[in-house]
Amino acid sequence: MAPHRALATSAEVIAVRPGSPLSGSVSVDGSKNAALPLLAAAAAVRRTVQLENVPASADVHWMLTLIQGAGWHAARAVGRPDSVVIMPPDGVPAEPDLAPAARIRASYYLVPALLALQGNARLPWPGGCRIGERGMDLHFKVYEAFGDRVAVHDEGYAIKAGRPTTGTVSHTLPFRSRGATVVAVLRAVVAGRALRLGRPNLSPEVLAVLDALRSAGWEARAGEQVLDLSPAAASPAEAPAWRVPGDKIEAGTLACAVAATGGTARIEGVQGRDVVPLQEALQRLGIPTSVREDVLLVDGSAARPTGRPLRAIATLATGGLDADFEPPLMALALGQPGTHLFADSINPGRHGNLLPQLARLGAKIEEISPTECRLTGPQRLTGAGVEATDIRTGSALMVAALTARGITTLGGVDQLRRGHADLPGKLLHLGADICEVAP
Ligand SMILES: CC(=O)N[C@H]1[C@@H](OP(=O)(O)OP(=O)(O)OC[C@H]2O[C@@H](n3ccc(=O)[nH]c3=O)[C@H](O)[C@@H]2O)O[C@H](CO)[C@@H](O)[C@@H]1O
Ligand SMILES: C=C(OP(=O)(O)O)C(=O)O
Repeated sequence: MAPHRALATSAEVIAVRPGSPLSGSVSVDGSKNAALPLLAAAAAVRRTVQLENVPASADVHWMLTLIQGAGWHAARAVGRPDSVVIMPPDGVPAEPDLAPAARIRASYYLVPALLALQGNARLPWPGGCRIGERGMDLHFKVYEAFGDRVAVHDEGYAIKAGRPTTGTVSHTLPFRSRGATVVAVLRAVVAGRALRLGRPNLSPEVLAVLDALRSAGWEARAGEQVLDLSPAAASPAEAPAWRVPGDKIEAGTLACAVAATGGTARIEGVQGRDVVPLQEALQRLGIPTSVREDVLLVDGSAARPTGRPLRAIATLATGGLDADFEPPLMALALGQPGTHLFADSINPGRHGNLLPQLARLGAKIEEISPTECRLTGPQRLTGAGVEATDIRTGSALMVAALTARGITTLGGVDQLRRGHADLPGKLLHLGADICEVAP
């Protein structure tokens, strides 16, 4: 497949015009939200680990910068920018630079590796998308279950490792937090202890970490009620090599874009099981999709709008709709007959970011509450100036802009790049009319 054209990497504002239906083939990059915990897991296993399919998104860049600032060696292979090697530190760095932790939400994944390296972790509060209050209280309970001490202050938090001890750590999460599940697993890894975690998050991103740890000598059984992890009798001699799964959210966003334009495309590089909830939503709207091996086929040209209501409710439940699928689905649903309901109580500020921007394009969306809304389609959108204030607001606005009459200018493209190396370039490759707007 020909490489897709890229917009200038510095483009801050892009212009999008509606055009022909999107068509062709495109490959997704590795998932940012899977790469981040896998990089932290590589640091936690304290061996040289090779990771493939690592996306060149800004958040991944900051995670690598953080890992290096903390003392690990990280190198991208020459001529293979998606291949990264993480090597253990030579010793405890005299002055670790942990400031980049404030730039990304997922910096909290590095805490277990830091505890193993230096006995404590003092980090600024995590950053990431500004999509409402996002706590870490479940993480702190996990550390306490391991005997660690937790202190919080205005600027950040500090964890001090408890005395090393043995035996299984049993802990149950009050809800299925992905972040708390991963830190529980990595805390057990660095402690060399078995873990029995109740009510785990079993999203594909967590399962990717468990798969990776199995290849590094851990036994993991992930059940709906309990996740069991234990060190294997012997760990494999060869260096682990892990592959970041293809980005299900990038695939879902591209699928929504293709469907919104009535196009037909092959979206390659994503595991079919990871996009099932997205496929179910498209099917409900009457848009045919299918999965063959690692290819998602979307046939918007054969769509038979059903008029049935879509209920896109973000959930942490196993097999449910990942919150990050919801914004591009909302953009797609604006063009589909029926009255559709959307809810994201996991990221309570996301609708507050997205809805006003969609309104600038003329969308009429009824806010039922700060996290729930309803819209009736099809609606005719009109191009306007809009701003991406978080990653998925940016991608949803791109989908909406592809069907809006006239020109839409999208600012805040750096937000998009936090989660995707080049989403506009992929849409360009499928024939979208997108160009950079000179500053
Ligand atoms: C880097 C990354 O992978 N981010 C994803 C991760 O976010 P995030 O890391 O926020 O996901 P979690 O599943 O851990 O948290 C979900 C919700 O629970 C809250 N919570 C979590 C832990 C805690 O100790 N206390 C607490 O209140 C969070 O603030 C959030 O509102 O999952 C979200 C839901 O699928 C996605 O939208 C994000 O893209
Ligand atoms: C919310 C997201 O990321 P983060 O949790 O890193 O802010 C996202 O990927 O859309």
